[in-house]
Amino acid sequence: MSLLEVQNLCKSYGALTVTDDVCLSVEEGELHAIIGPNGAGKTTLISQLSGQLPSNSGKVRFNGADITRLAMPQRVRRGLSRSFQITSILPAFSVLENVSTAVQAREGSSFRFFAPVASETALNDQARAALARVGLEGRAEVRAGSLSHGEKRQLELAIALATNPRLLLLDEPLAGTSGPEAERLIRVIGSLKGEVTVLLIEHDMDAVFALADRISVLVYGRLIATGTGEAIRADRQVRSAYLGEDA
Ligand SMILES: Nc1ncnc2c1ncn2[C@@H]1O[C@H](COP(=O)(O)OP(=O)(O)OP(=O)(O)O)[C@@H](O)[C@H]1O
Repeated sequence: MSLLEVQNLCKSYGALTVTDDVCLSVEEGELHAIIGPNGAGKTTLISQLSGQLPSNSGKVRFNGADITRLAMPQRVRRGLSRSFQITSILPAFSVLENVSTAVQAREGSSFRFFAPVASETALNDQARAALARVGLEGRAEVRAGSLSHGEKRQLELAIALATNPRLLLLDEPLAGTSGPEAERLIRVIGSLKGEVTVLLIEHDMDAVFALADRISVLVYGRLIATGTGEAIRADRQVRSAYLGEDA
């Protein structure tokens, strides 16, 4: 049984079909990347899987259960988390507070105003462990707004990891980074392999081919191929539809 099974998933906006009968499986422990040209529907698909966007039809099964109709918080509680974009970081709060607040909110206890000290400590420990996981432990007390762009991307990852996901959905985690910042993020994502199952959308092809166990190619909302990096590079349909080469 695959950890995630997507069956005939569809999403359209009026006459525009953005997710077109997508079938996809993600195995436990793998790092599976989805690539495709701009506007192919990658972000839409991830939003459908995270529960942010309802699907028109099709099924999503996670760990054997049908989660198609579950809202995002319920999916997070089952271990399916999406990393959140920089815009969701609270700049005036410390890096640690950003992680602990997110954990508290997503675990559904944000209204527990009088939390006992012990649970507060547990929360902070969980947050610190996530920060250490992405190499931000030394920045825990710093205001999130003063982090560099690359560090903010590390913080997004820490926030997602702090909920102990079994499957992590990453939407362009390298966006806006380059050089050493990008390399650090690639190392962090690579270090998750085997520990957390990852479904990754990324435009940086070097990163995708270096990190992914399998790659799926989405073009105009349709999955045209799934395979190892080697198989995808050699696929004639992929080369002509996506890489713009003559088949
Ligand atoms: N709310 C919406 N209403 C109408 N059309 C939308 C909506 N959201 C997305 N689309 C359209 O759906 C298509 C897929 O968009 P999506 O952002 O999922 O693609 P993408 O592959 O993630 O693109 P990129 O690589 O540029 O981020 C695009 O044509 C986009 O214009």
